[in-house]
Amino acid sequence: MEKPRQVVRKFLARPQHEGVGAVVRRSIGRFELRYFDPFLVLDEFSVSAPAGFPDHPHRGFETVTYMLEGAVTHEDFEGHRGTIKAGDVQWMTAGRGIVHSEMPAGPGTSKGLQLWVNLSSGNKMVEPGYQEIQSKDIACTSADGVTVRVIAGHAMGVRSPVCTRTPTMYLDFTVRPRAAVRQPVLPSWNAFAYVLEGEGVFGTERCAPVGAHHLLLLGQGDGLEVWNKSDRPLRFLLIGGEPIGEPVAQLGPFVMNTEEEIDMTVDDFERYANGFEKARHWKSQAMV
Ligand SMILES: Nc1ccc(F)c(C(=O)c2c[nH]c3ncc(Cl)cc23)c1F
Ligand SMILES: [Fe+3]
Repeated sequence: MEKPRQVVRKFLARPQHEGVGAVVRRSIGRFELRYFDPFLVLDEFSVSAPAGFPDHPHRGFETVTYMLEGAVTHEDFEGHRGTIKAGDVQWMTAGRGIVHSEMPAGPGTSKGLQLWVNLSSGNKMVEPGYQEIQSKDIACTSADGVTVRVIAGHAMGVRSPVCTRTPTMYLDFTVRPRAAVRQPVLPSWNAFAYVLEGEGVFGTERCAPVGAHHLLLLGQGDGLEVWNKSDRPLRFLLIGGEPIGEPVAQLGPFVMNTEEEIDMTVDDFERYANGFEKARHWKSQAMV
């Protein structure tokens, strides 16, 4: 690694209310970090029934739901329904329009992450679609005290089957005490780390350890070096993506390029048109 990326900004993601009675720790998407091209939102969520994310629309981007504990049942206005369990990933391309619900399944608290990945203008109105990978099928490998689960992209010789319209890497690392990670990241991509468990030293060994719920924006370079100098396991995400470089106009779960396109999207949603037709007579079972 010729030029390891260094941490340029650090954020502690604090709990806030979202959906109906749900709690999210929002790092990307908060006021101080509205957009980190191509990423719109990173929520670390925690939700227990009857709370959840009832019927709501999306247009113009993708949601990546990665479950850590418990499960979430999703259902959409096309009749697509399923349960995302611990370790599973749902990569949803909203494209021209999806209306769905995402509700906790079973007893106890469901925890996970939802990342919103923007789509380029040429992809914003594609047909909606899903890529759903069960935990047992997630590309995973271990070496020298480091285990990686490859949600998207490739690492340590294994590759994810997920097709990313916006080129993206999404890696879940677990690092044993005293072990270290050296992961290449394309120099032209934007990249960040998000700590889930334990404490890690990121970028250079001289840096102070960083704990859970922190997002670390990474500067320029060709990769990331991370050390676990503690006596507990470190678990963190390394996420990177090719910047889209287009204007962003956003109204909640509608993400387009201009305010006029947002106005047209609101009109389509209210008139059940141009991709929202099936929303006219649909309610999720959660809402029945
Ligand atoms: N208010 C509002 C508006 C628009 C949304 F899309 C949502 C929403 O569905 C979520 C936002 N964070 C999330 N983390 C995890 C899951 Cl499973 C869902 C969400 C929402 F809550
Ligand atoms: Fe949603």
